[in-house]
Amino acid sequence: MNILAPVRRDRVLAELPQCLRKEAALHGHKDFHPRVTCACQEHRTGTVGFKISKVIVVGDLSVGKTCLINRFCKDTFDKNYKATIGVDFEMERFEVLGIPFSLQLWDTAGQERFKCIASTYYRGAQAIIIVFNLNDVASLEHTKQWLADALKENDPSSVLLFLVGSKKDLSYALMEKDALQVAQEMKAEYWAVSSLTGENVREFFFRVAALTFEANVLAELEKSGARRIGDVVRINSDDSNLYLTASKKKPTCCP
Ligand SMILES: Nc1nc2c(ncn2[C@@H]2O[C@H](COP(=O)(O)OP(=O)(O)OP(=O)(O)O)[C@@H](O)[C@H]2O)c(=O)[nH]1
Ligand SMILES: [Mg+2]
Repeated sequence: MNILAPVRRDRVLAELPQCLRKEAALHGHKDFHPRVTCACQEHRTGTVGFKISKVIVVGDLSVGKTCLINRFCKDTFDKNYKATIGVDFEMERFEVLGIPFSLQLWDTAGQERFKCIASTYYRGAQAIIIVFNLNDVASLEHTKQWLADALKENDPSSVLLFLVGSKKDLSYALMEKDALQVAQEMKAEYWAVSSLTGENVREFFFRVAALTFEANVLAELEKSGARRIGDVVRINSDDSNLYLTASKKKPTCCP
C-alpha cells in the first residue's frame, strides 16, 4: 500500500534546475550527470524512489527559516514572528526524471534556548540549508557556527550544503559579495530569496531536490556496481562448466 501522497504536477522535474551564481554553486553542469539520466531511463535507481531524504534548515532566530519552508510547501507568508519551538517538519514529494523522490524538510529553532532540542534532529541529513538575513551582517557571521554544529552530527564528505540569504525584498546588495565568499569557503551553493514575494523560493528548492536526487542515484549506482563484482556467477546448462562468470554486459546508454 502506498501511503504517500501523489506527486503534484508542479513538483515534476524533467531537467536540472540551474544555480543562481556560478561562482558559488555545487556544480555548474547544465544537465544531470549522464549516468544519472541513463539510470533513470532504464529504471535502475534502486531504492532511491522509495527513500525519504532528510534536509535540515538551520540559522539564527528570525532569519526566516519557517517562512521559507511555508512559502514553498504551502504558498503562504505570515508577517508575524512566531518562534519555532524545537523542530517542525514538512514532507515534499517530487518526481525527478520520472522517478519519485521525497524530501523531509526539518525546520529547526534558531533561539538559543531551543537549540539543544533542535540539534538532536540534525543527524542523518543529506542536505543542510543554512539561512541568514541579507540585511543582518551578524546572521551571516553566525552561519559558520551553525554549519559546524550541524556537521558534528553528519558526514561532511557526503552532505550537500546551501547558504541562503533571506528577505531579499528588503535592500541587500552590499552583503552579497561577503555572502558569496562565505559560501565559497564553506563549499556551499549560494542563493538569495524572498519568502514575502516568493522570489527564487521554488527555484531554490527545486535545485535542492535535484542535487540531492542526483547524489542519491550516484551513490546507489556505486553501491550496485560494487555488488555486481561478486554477483556475476550464472549457471548455464549448455556449457561444460557449471559456473561461468557472466560477461559484463554494458548498459546501452551509459558512458
Ligand atoms: N520582509 C520579509 N520578511 C520576512 C521574510 N521571511 C521572513 N520574514 C519575517 O521575519 C520574521 C521571522 O520569520 P520566521 O520564518 O518565523 O523566522 P525563523 O528563522 O523561523 O525563526 P525561529 O523559528 O525563531 O528560528 C517574521 O516576522 C517574518 O514575517 C521575507 O522574505 N521578507
Ligand atoms: Mg521558525
